[in-house]
Amino acid sequence: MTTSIAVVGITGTMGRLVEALIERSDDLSLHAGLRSTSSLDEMLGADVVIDLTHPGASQAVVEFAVDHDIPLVVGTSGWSRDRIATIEARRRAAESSAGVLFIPNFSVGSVLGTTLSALAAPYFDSIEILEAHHAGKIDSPSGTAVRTAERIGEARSGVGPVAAPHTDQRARGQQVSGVPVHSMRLAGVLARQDVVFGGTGETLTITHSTLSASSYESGILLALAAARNETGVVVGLDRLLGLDAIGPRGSDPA
Ligand SMILES: NC(=O)C1=CN([C@@H]2O[C@H](COP(=O)(O)OP(=O)(O)OC[C@H]3O[C@@H](n4cnc5c(N)ncnc54)[C@H](OP(=O)(O)O)[C@@H]3O)[C@@H](O)[C@H]2O)C=CC1
Ligand SMILES: O=C(O)C1=N[C@H](C(=O)O)C[C@H](O)C1
Repeated sequence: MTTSIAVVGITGTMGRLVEALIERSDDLSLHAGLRSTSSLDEMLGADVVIDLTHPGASQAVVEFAVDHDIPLVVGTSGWSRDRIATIEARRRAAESSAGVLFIPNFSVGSVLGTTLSALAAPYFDSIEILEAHHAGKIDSPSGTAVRTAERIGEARSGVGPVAAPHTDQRARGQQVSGVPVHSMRLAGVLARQDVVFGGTGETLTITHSTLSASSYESGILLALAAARNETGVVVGLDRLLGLDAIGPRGSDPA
């Protein structure tokens, strides 16, 4: 028996990628493909919903799936820890037990970069994130940068905040969990993140580059397979890969 998937955002770059993955899979089938003009009711009856829309549209999609107890994978960016906490509260109020998987980045290399950054974070007081994405990306900072900064902030809970001088100046970036994040939107780029650690007489840089959207495929398949078996809110592909056991980790809202 196949797992039927409702793809919300099916006309988008990521939605088309998921549709092609479903077509190639013997284990998955397409329940419905939703776009901006679709009724959210089209999600009803799906085994799993995957949301790949826009930060402004994702809230309604997530709330609908939670309220109807449908397992959900959220790939849309813009879901900070605080926003996810509101969904966890809603899920509890609705007594929904379905899995709600927030996956800021489906790429294994990216999530390893974030995990390694959390591992390094307690050892360097100076930390800044530079992220670059294609010029069509409408939100900044990226969801990946927000997640990385949050993991760094958690990892430093025992050693104190990042030392970031002159953050009142706009050119010093946006503060996320005390980490300055600098966003570039450039033609020719897909996605890239550099996490730069400054120490005594040395720097360490953890760089991840997305060269093709195919890097998301294995993570998407893993998340779709896991969604039916998980209960409640899960944040990050690292949890599904077992990487959360590595290094310091704070508490997610679940
Ligand atoms: N987690 C990850 O690894 C990755 C996440 N992303 C994120 O995924 C999201 C989608 O990216 P991308 O595919 O490039 O975006 P696109 O702009 O290409 O596609 C957006 C899609 O969302 C649909 N949409 C917009 N509003 C609504 C709505 N209210 N209800 C239903 N559907 C809606 C659009 O439909 P329509 O055609 O009708 O406008 C379109 O299908 C972004 O937030 C991006 O940051 C991207 C890459 C990797
Ligand atoms: O919009 C994108 O392209 C991407 N968005 C996600 C993000 O905001 O981190 C994931 C990836 O970086 C690509």
